[in-house]
Amino acid sequence: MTSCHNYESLPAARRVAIFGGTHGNEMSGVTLVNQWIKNETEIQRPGFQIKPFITNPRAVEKCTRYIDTDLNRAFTTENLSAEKSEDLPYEVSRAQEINRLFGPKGSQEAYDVIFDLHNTTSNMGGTLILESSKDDCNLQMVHYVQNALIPMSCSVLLTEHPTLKYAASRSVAKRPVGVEVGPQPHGTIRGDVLDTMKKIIKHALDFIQLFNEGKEFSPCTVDVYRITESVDYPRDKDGNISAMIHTDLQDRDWQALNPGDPMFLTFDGRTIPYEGDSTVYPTFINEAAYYEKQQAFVITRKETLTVKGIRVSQA
Ligand SMILES: CC(=O)N[C@@H](CC(=O)O)C(=O)O
Ligand SMILES: [Zn+2]
Repeated sequence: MTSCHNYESLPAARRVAIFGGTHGNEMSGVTLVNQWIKNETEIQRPGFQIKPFITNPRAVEKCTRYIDTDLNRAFTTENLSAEKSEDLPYEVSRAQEINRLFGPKGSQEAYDVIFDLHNTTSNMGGTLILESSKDDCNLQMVHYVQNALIPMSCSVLLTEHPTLKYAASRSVAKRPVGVEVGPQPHGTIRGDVLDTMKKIIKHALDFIQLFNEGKEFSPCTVDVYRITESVDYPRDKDGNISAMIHTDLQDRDWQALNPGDPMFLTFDGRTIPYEGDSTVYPTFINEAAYYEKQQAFVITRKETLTVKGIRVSQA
């Protein structure tokens, strides 16, 4: 990897995977990946390999998020190095298998890029989830995809955070990319949501192809929403939820929440306002799968990242 001014030369992406069914009830991703497994022509591109793959087939079969434990939290060093045994949770042994096929995580042999397709019940629209603010190649890709999708918008959620980052399935790749599209109730398919997901993948693959073929991408900036906090529902003394998302906040993913704005409405009719000291941007508002994670929404802050120009290294 060489740097010259504000350009970087990076190796071509030769192995790319598209994961679906990391959560077995998120049906747009499951449906698209199953289609692409049957007929790869739509996702084929010259010069590199693209592998569509169902990551949690048992959960897909049951149309449930997971069997024993959340696969998208299972790719920890501890799990990946756990001794094989009958007693391992299904998703832990599956994570080991996925790590063998597409990793090993953190190694030179790992896949270059993994797209992991997810759906959310939240009104997030098309969203790309990145783990690193330093990955110029992923950020250039995001920039390209955002432009290609205009007039549709596509937000970038940055999960780079000391405690809130999680060990996702896609993290076995050198460049992990989460694709999150909503609103779609789990266990259902919405045509508009599936279509947005398909467009994001098409443009992202176009980007990789152009990059591999030598197109230069000039320095740019990308607006991202960085996760800073996870907010739980208000609870009573027994630990039960005692309020719901306020109707003024419901469906307002990515919109400014200011100090004093309504946040929750208790079941006895009291409004609980946001009491932070600055404007924040909530997302994953009222995501169904997050009730068990004690998360009503996540708080993000808007940042503008400067991104270096990139070109493929000729080596
Ligand atoms: C609703 C949902 O499953 N969201 C994903 C987000 C991600 O892939 O980073 C998750 O919690 O794993
Ligand atoms: Zn998911």
